[in-house]
Amino acid sequence: MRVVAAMSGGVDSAVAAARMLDAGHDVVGVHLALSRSAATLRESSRGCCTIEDAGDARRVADRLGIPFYVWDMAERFQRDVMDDFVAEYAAGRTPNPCLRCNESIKFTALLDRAVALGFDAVATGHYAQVVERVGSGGATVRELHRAVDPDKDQSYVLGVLDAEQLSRAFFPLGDTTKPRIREEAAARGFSIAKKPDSYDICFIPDGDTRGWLTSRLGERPGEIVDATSGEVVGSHRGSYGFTVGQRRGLGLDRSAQDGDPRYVVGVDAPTNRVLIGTADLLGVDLLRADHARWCGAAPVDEIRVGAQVRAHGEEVPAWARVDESDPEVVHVRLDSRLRGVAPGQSVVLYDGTRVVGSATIAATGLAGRTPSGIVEDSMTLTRRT
Ligand SMILES: Nc1ncnc2c1ncn2[C@@H]1O[C@H](COP(=O)(O)OP(=O)(O)OP(=O)(O)O)[C@@H](O)[C@H]1O
Repeated sequence: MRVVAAMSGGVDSAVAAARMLDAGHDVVGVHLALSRSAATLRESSRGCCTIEDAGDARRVADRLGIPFYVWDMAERFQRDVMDDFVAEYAAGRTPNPCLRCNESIKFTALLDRAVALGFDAVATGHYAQVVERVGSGGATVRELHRAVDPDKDQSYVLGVLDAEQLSRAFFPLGDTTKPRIREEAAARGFSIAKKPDSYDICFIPDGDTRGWLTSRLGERPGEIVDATSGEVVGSHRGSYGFTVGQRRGLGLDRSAQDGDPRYVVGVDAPTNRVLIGTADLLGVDLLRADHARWCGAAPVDEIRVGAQVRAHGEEVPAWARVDESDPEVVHVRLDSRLRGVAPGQSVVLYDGTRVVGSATIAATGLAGRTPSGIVEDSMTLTRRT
């Protein structure tokens, strides 16, 4: 097959490209230029996509003897990932930009361009497995499964891929643990074998998400309100800087409290209010999620799944069903309560190790506390006592 190996300049994608070559594919290395910001491009920066990263990717491609190109997707990344990230926080939600990037950049923009140029597939260094199975009609079906290395498993951020995208995706590292990949990189003579893992959000290299959002959205002073009493208990400089479950950074006067820690239990963007409450207000077991994506056909009946709401979060047994009137909406009933679930987070649904699909959480609630079993909206969650 003719395959584009997406090369970030890191260890994982270097080994992924090498393994595709070993498997006999015709491989071309492509590094995506995703940023034009000086802070992100700086060599000393620890985000992805520095000039040094592009150089590292090129050196690996040279060593492998494969052609190498840099494709500029900065404008699309700005629009679909960074602007979306800002808009989501401004609306009081907590997005996962890696999912958006996989959905819009790596497995749409990159894949589409690769296919238009005559390639068959894209290979990345994500830790996940694609399993081929013969379907009921005799056709080959490709399924997305968790990686064997639970510490590195990235199936969560790939949960947005549909069957068509999966049919053109290769994840050659899914059967190996990270320490072994580093050993393999060293054995292959890659200079980047000991390069530190990229972490968190690549376009916020210093990890200061609130500061980064403030530089885009400006300060927007507002009130911190006790969700149970409705009393104003403090102030903030922008509700976009808070997320459900957060404890730090509230700046509350401890002497005015009863000793129980307070958490953010809601962010009400229209009124710019941050709602706080005690830990017992954080547990939820109902999710309503939209933007549903299925790795195959959408389920017809209520299905038994494992639900995961953050990249390295626990998986909770649950029931999931597609909304009767809106196929983009999924209702999830968790067997046990999860704490600190924010609207905007993705819920990825698993059947064993297989990814069934994903959706973006729009609202959360508690079973038995709602009039009709219908999920409460995110703000009533904070007033349910
Ligand atoms: N700028 C980029 N250009 C091309 N491919 C990229 C780029 N950034 C990420 N990728 C691809 O997406 C995969 C997952 O990205 P992620 O940011 O999670 O990197 P990672 O797990 O640290 O991997 P790596 O060690 O390859 O950087 C990478 O392995 C690579 O195939």
